[in-house]
Amino acid sequence: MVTEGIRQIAVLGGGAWGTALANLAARAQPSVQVALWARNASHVEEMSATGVNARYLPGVPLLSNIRPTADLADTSNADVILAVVPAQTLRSTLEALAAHIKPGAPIIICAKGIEHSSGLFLSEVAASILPDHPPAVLSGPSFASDVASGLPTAVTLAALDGELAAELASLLSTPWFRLYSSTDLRGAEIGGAAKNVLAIANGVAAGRGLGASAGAALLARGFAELSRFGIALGAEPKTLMGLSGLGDLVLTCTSPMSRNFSLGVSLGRGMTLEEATQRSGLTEGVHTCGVLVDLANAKRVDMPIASAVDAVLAEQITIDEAIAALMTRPSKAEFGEIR
Ligand SMILES: NC(=O)C1=CN([C@@H]2O[C@H](COP(=O)(O)OP(=O)(O)OC[C@H]3O[C@@H](n4cnc5c(N)ncnc54)[C@H](OP(=O)(O)O)[C@@H]3O)[C@@H](O)[C@H]2O)C=CC1
Ligand SMILES: O=C(CO)COP(=O)(O)O
Repeated sequence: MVTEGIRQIAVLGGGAWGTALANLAARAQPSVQVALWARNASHVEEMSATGVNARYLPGVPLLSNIRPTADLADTSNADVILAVVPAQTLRSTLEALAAHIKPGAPIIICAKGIEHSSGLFLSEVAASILPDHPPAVLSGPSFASDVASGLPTAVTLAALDGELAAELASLLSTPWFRLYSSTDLRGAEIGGAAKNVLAIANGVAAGRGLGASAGAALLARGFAELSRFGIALGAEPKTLMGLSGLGDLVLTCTSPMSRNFSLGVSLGRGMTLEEATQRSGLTEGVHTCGVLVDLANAKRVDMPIASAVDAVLAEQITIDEAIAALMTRPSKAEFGEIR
């Protein structure tokens, strides 16, 4: 039992999701110390002095068994690591962690994306840097502020070793946060990465005033291309239909609380990408879009919606041209192209 008798959990990332998960772990395991690592020392001092992460998760007191720190050496006793930094910064964070991590400690990846410099999935990034630490993925419909407020949801916790996945799921389980275990690591991380790109498209449609019918059609066709991509990359179809796939896609494509959806809304209303990013904050879909489309092209998977988002973000086509192109593609059987 990897998690038996655990004394410390480390959460890497002092943003909204890292803080919500630190509180969740601290509540699920009241006798365990939770180290909440953030890179910025003044931010950590602020959290330690006030007992709240006012920059990213205001109004949510940190539980008393959480210790904010800016020093990765303070995580060296952690039996389990939750990696909750932005996807494109996972590599540098884990490289810095390597000198401190306890032997064998599993790493639960809670970020959502694909590394654009390498085309690697985040579990592959983790395995390449820390090969002796089993990677796991936590993914599903879960806004940080919902989870931090005790609103109920359910997510997937995947690891190649089913026993480890089940242990980690029970470690973080609370009455309002239900974790289902899975051994489909790739499937769980694909949903979280792809849905952010598709949510930008749904946001654009909403911002352009295209109506609820268009939103539902985009969601369904977005799921079709997420599924094609996932299956081509080794995901199990049932995972894609589950919490980390369809579940998170529906949440992110329909809620103005999603940063990716809201970025799309701003773009649809005519803002520039820079203006929209300033308004929405961290939008993982923007950073993953290009590499997602490259991977799809390499596998000959048709992803017209993701490709349209990519072309719009790169200013190769306008939003109206993208909509027209999607609507005038040659007619075909609805499911004919699913492999
Ligand atoms: N928010 C949510 O509801 C959910 C988020 N996620 C995922 O969690 C991940 C983190 O998102 P979230 O917590 O919302 O992000 P936030 O925007 O709330 O916070 C980002 C955090 O990352 C830190 N950071 C930025 N660059 C680096 C770096 N180079 N090294 C280390 N830390 C860095 C920031 O620190 P600084 O202040 O110093 O810049 C900040 O603490 C994303 O992949 C997201 O998709 C998943 C599920 C839900
Ligand atoms: O992943 C999320 C909810 O499950 C959060 O989505 P956003 O990053 O778009 O806000």
